[in-house]
Amino acid sequence: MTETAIEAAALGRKFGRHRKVALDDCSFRLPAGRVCAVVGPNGAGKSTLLSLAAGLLRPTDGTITILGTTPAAARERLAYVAQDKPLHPQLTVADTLRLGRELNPRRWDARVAERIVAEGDLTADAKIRTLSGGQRTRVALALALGKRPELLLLDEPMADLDPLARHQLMAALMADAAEHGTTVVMSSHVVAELDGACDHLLLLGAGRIRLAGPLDDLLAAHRLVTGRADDSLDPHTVVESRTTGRQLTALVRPDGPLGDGWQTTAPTLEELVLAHLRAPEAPALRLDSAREAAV
Ligand SMILES: Nc1ncnc2c1ncn2[C@@H]1O[C@H](COP(=O)(O)OP(=O)(O)OP(=O)(O)O)[C@@H](O)[C@H]1O
Repeated sequence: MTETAIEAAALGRKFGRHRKVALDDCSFRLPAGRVCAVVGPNGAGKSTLLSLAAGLLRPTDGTITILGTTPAAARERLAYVAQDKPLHPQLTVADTLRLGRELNPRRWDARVAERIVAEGDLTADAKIRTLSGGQRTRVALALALGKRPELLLLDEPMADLDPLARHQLMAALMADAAEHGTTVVMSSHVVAELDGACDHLLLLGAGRIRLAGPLDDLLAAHRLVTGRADDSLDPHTVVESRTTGRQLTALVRPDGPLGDGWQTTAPTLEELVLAHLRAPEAPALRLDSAREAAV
């Protein structure tokens, strides 16, 4: 198995006659076997990045290497579930899984595909067009996992699932990925559902990387601090700060010990992400290479 699942070097994608920039100068490395969350505001470039990784789009700048090769050459070894979950509406659930097996004769894992469908109480002879959005998601995930991919790319996979189905499918996905060492890259707006599931983070904003690296390292590089509004936070990097009366609360990247006047706690994933979303101008931080590198 390849050590690096995705390597992007100065990756960029522009669209249309006006060369609208969707992704710009993105460099990061995702080691194999990780579960990576891709987060960022609407239009940040998350779907564009996943489509480039899946080989459905070509870069207009830079390169993206998947499982040590090009996305096209890695196609058999990856599975991609797009935001709109395209499936054949006229096929039944059973036909859809049969097609999955025929298209992936060497790798198809019928057991996992059938289990995911069965857990959703879906009848095998139901036509795809009669299924709800959430039921279709389940079939799309069954198809993707049945392919037994080394890299699973999921674009907002849980968006139309009810909370119970979301919880159950997420657990099934994580258990399967852990059992097989699958690399999972999953975009989502629901940061709470990523907590505990992901061990790597990619935060995009306006087409650029804002945070990239192992989640524990990114969390450890930040502190939530509270103190007096007139105390200085120099020389630390302040990602975001808010003042209520005389009290200041801030997310900082400490540069050495914080002074005695500051109460500090470790941020949660949600606090880390929200602070960066509220402060789009905060400097980026990449901790995904051997050496720490600011981007
Ligand atoms: N086919 C396209 N043609 C033109 N512009 C596009 C195309 N696809 C994406 N874009 C633009 O690229 C930018 C990034 O879009 P993308 O869909 O990757 O964002 P996203 O982070 O997935 O957003 P969301 O959270 O809303 O799904 C947006 O400004 C979008 O308008």
